[in-house]
Amino acid sequence: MFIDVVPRLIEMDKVSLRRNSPFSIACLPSHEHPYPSRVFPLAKPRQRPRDTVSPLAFSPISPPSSNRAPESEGLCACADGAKRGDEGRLKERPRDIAAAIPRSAHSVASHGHSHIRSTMTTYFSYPEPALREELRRIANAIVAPGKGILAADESVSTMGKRLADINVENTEENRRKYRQLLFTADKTVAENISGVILFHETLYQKADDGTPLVNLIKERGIIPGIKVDKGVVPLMGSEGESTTQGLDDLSQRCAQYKKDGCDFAKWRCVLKIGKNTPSYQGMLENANVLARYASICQMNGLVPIVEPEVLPDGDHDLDRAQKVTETVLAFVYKALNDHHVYLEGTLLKPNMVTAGQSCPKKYTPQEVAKATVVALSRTMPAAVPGVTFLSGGQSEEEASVHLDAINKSTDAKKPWALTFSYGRALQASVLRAWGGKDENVKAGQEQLMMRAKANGNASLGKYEWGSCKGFAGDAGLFIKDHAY
Ligand SMILES: O=P(O)(O)OC[C@H]1O[C@](O)(COP(=O)(O)O)[C@@H](O)[C@@H]1O
Repeated sequence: MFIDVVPRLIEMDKVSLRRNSPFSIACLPSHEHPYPSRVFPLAKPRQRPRDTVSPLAFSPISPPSSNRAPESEGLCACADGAKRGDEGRLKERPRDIAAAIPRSAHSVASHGHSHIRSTMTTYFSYPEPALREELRRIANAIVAPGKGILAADESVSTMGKRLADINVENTEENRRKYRQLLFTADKTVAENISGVILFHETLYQKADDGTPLVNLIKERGIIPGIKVDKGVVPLMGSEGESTTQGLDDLSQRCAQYKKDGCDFAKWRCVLKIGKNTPSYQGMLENANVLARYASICQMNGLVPIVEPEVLPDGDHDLDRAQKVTETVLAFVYKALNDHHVYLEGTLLKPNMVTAGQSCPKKYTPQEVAKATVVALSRTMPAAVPGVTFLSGGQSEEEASVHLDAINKSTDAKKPWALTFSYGRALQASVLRAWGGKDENVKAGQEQLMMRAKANGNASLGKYEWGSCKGFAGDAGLFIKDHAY
């Protein structure tokens, strides 16, 4: 019924649609219908340049009290002269609604929240209690104190780059041997590693003795997860921006992965900081695809790790990195809400807020920590159990020190666990110590154990900086334009 009303309302009262009018119509994309889906009064009228519109500019006045929108809660307008009891009449007579919309900010303030009230117009529900409980349990187990994730989900081409660095050929057998090294490390590795993200190929590989690699992970009490995105593709009309593909058969793949032992999934989106980026198109599209992915995972019993990575390429300073991260996360949480994603059964895998790689100004770990926790506190709901940071080209030591500083920071409220989901910053020394040689497997595993311990301590704010000296030393692991 509401959907019918809005187009007529638009025709009748175009004036009220201006962004600086007391009421704005948030044109949020919907697969179901082509019309704006909600009307939100703005708290105060404000002027916003078109290209900087943020989802936070639209403030719903009151959330639905239950997870069903009762019939009577379509669009109700109580304006000067109209009372709440007139809702039914107004719903049937859209012209009255247009007439009832106050034009001045003054009348918005004087009537508080009862003027125009809009709620979701469609039925929605969260997963059943048993599924919710399962998702919540998995997510919390992954971010248990002192633990984090080993991101061993490098795609074939990314793994090729890692192996090339140590002069090892990128064959299926070499990839299998390397992953076998990781998953046969001493069982005490589970004191600091709660989950491992796998690439599809690895999930179905076996160790030398025929044991599926995924069983080695489970035997250690570690939770297997799986990368489910299928890589990035360009966005037409953008300045080199991308979205991530893989939604088409995602539900079937998730169902199969769950049967085959995985309890969580990961999907990475990539955003770039440039003069005109990330754009509205880039942020909206990537947030939406992450939300679709997350809802499909939850339907199939997998905890979605939501990864909107803001790349470190560029010469931007820390302030700009912080603002961009905040805006990107605001889009992401808006989209997750729109898709009814059960936040308690999700994890976020963001970038830490660092200045661009070529920024001339250097920042202390405390400054990086402050920018990161403030950005998160402004955008990330407390319902999310934890943050599992990506390392994003930081050296192993930098990634540990920054995580430690983040956990020590008192610059903002931190109601979530803050831990690691590192690829390069957990494996650089392992790869170098191994060098593709069977006789070095133990040396590689020792490097993994050391770095996992360092990061486990950092996730508790107890890492002694400089105390973990790995094979890779302090070498930066930055890869320009690390899309795929
Ligand atoms: O390009 P790929 O192969 O998908 O890998 C991207 C990598 O980025 C990550 O999301 C984060 O990795 P880093 O910690 O190295 O930045 C990993 O999980 C993943 O292996």
